[in-house]
Amino acid sequence: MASDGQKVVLITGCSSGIGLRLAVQLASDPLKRFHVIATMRNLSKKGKLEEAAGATLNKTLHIAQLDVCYDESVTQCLSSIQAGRVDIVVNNAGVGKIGPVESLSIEEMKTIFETNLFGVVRMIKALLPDMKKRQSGHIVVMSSVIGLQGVVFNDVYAASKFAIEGFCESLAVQLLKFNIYVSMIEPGPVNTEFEMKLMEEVSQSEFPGADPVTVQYFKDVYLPASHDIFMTMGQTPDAIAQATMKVISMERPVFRYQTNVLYTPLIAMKYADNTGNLSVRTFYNLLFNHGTMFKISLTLLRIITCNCFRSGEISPN
Ligand SMILES: NC(=O)C1=CN([C@@H]2O[C@H](COP(=O)(O)OP(=O)(O)OC[C@H]3O[C@@H](n4cnc5c(N)ncnc54)[C@H](OP(=O)(O)O)[C@@H]3O)[C@@H](O)[C@H]2O)C=CC1
Ligand SMILES: CC1=C(/C=C/C(C)=C/C=C/C(C)=C/C=O)C(C)(C)CCC1
Repeated sequence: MASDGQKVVLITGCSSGIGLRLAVQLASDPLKRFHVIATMRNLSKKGKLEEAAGATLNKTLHIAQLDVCYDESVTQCLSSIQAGRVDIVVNNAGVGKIGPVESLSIEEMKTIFETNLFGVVRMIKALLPDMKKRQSGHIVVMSSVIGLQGVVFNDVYAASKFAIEGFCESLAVQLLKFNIYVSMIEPGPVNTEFEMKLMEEVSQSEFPGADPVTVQYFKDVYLPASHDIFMTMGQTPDAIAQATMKVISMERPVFRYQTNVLYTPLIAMKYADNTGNLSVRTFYNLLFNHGTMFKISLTLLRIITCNCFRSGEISPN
């Protein structure tokens, strides 16, 4: 039960990664500002969170089951919350997908949207009536830089994050009238199980339907370059949790927040040249002329975009 003055925070996808770290960070707040409901779809995975929660477990951190793909799971979870009051929801649950589009079925693509778009929409629809009644609330979405700028071989994942960005960009306007804030957290690469799950998936695939040249670009060009990006630019899940906590604590929370300043130039290009050619050709060169050029061109990019797009992001890591 939340003690008075405490904010009730419901987070989805807390069995690992960013969700787990955010739940622990909020529950460990020295000012005890938050009553955290850390949810996950498979309670048999709660061990890692229980361990990380330490003394906050069943004090300021409570674990509950919630699968964002099922209405009854959402209803069940919310009905167990006192007066159904959630002050802040962090829609963190999400799944990735990489690979040649020719070898991905429409069904597979729909499952990505089911979690990354409709899972978030389901949570918002369930919580909005009460937030509007109370004229107060904060809807946080763990989006991604890939929700702002596509990345080669991340086609469907990008589409699902673009979708939730468009949904929230539209919704935010009317919600302001009800004193409800919407915030899109947009990390670049983060070192969690996310990348490992993607690698495991593609290691078992023969890429049916994709031509050998495309498969070669994916396996021999993209995968090594992507791993390099995770290694050189990847942030820790704690850094993302810290950035999210910063946004949650704002008097007037921002609508967008990129967590990794190193990634800013890659997004800024889209606004620096509205034909889109700068973005496409730069990514093309970074990918296919990978290697020494890569590091130089990232530095050059920051100069080209003259940091004029930078707002106060925190430093990487
Ligand atoms: N890692 C990265 O590079 C980046 C990640 N993101 C986003 O951050 C969020 C968290 O990802 P991250 O922590 O990195 O990766 P993880 O794979 O570690 O965490 C994803 C979490 O989402 C949960 N989840 C998946 N589907 C559902 C569902 N239907 N209902 C409830 N929970 C579900 C997973 O649960 P389970 O254990 O049961 O699978 C897991 O707890 C995602 O939205 C991702 O898109 C954004 C930018 C970068
Ligand atoms: C920047 C960059 C690349 C990869 C970017 C990646 C892999 C970003 C991953 C972001 C994630 C994982 C977001 C999750 O939501 C390439 C194409 C290798 C080369 C061109 C420059």
